[in-house]
Amino acid sequence: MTAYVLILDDDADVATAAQLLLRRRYGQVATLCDPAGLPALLAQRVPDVVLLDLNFTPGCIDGAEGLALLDKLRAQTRPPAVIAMAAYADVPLAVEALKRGAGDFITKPWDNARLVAAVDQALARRAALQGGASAASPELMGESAAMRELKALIAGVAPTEANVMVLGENGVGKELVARAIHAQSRRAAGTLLAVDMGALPESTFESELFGHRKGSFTDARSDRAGRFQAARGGSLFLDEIGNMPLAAQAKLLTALERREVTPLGADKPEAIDVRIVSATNLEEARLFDPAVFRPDLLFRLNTIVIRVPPLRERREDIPLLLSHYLRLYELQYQRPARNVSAAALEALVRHDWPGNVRALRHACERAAILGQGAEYALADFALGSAAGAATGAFAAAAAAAAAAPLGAGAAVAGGGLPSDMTLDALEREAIAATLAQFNGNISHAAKTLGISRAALYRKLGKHGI
Ligand SMILES: Nc1ncnc2c1ncn2[C@@H]1O[C@H](COP(=O)(O)OP(=O)(O)OP(=O)(O)O)[C@@H](O)[C@H]1O
Repeated sequence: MTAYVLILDDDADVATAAQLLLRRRYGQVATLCDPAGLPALLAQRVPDVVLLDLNFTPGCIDGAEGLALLDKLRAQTRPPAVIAMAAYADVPLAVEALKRGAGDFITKPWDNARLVAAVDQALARRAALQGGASAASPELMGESAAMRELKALIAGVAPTEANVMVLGENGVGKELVARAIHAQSRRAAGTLLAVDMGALPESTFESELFGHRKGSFTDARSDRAGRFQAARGGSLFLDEIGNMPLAAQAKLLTALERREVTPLGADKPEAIDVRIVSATNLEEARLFDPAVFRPDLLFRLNTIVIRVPPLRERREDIPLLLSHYLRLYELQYQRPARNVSAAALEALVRHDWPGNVRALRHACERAAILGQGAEYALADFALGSAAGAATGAFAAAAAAAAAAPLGAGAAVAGGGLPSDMTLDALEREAIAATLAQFNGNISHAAKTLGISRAALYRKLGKHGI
């Protein structure tokens, strides 16, 4: 789901922690530590959701400053959903914030699952109030016959309680399909919690999914709800299900068969009330191989199978996606709005997009930053080899640095790399190039980079890739 989230908190560490957590999920997450910058930010674009610290001045706990900011946000023509945050669990202040129009209230330090659930719910409520998807999140764009068929299938399946398995290549939009199913289901008022099953370490699998009781293992300092409990009344999106080890598959199967889970250290099971939508990019021949995936678990998960076609099988959608994502990044990077030249458009439509919509989105980001002409040219999109993608991304980083307000211009060193490129930027480029090399395949990219899948996902979140 793409959405524009703003974190308004005077503590830069807190703001960054929330940004890292939320960026991978929602795409555009800004932070603002000084409320004086709020009017300028709102003048540019009003966020979909604002996480608002109620106590700005250190030592101040009456929340007056935060409540005044809340009023300001609520006065916008299309006000954002506001989730109030306070470092002290202060019930009267929470009540006051809710009375003044905040949609929810969170105490710091927050529980990650609870924070994500609160943002999801705020977005769902806002979309419902606006009579559809939020402006920043057009959800599953495309008018090709294949996309119309897909949307009709989603509309038919969503209101049922059937478990759905979404199949498709990397970056085709499987998560968007899962979100559309949830949004159109009877559970829409509840949470959709996404869990990357491939990135869950085996050692914490049960604790993450089923929860734990305080003291059940060394680091269990308090009771913690698992994802199954956190998504109660809503849907659980089990992503990358094809990458689960067989032992974990057995545990998941038991939970689904019994419709209950037992938190680690608990003596009684808890009933589960979630609808399961799962996804994998595994080819069907591999998915049906019992050595890879348990047939009994497959049977539980794939009551309905939805196949999302790759972009090369619905080329008619490419112009629409290009124009949507170019506009989005022109806005984000404050670049002029431009059209794609006729020759470039023809080549982009002919391109096979092995990384599907995600790759197209990245290419648009690069073009929006790099494009210097009156129209976008094919070269701006830096399609082609991994090396080409890396060169393009380096150039994009250099151009972004040059365009940044404080950028003194990124000088390019003799070796072709910008001389002022930080280690952080180099890491981002290495990851982007490796992902491009493997068409977005996380497992292969992680292996080549010599890190775990979980670590790669953390780095993707950190770099906003
Ligand atoms: N039909 C679409 N309309 C608009 N954006 C889309 C569409 N399909 C995918 N995207 C965008 O492409 C990116 C990848 O989509 P998504 O994460 O849903 O793909 P995925 O199939 O789940 O990928 P992976 O298998 O790699 O996890 C996201 O930024 C998403 O917003």
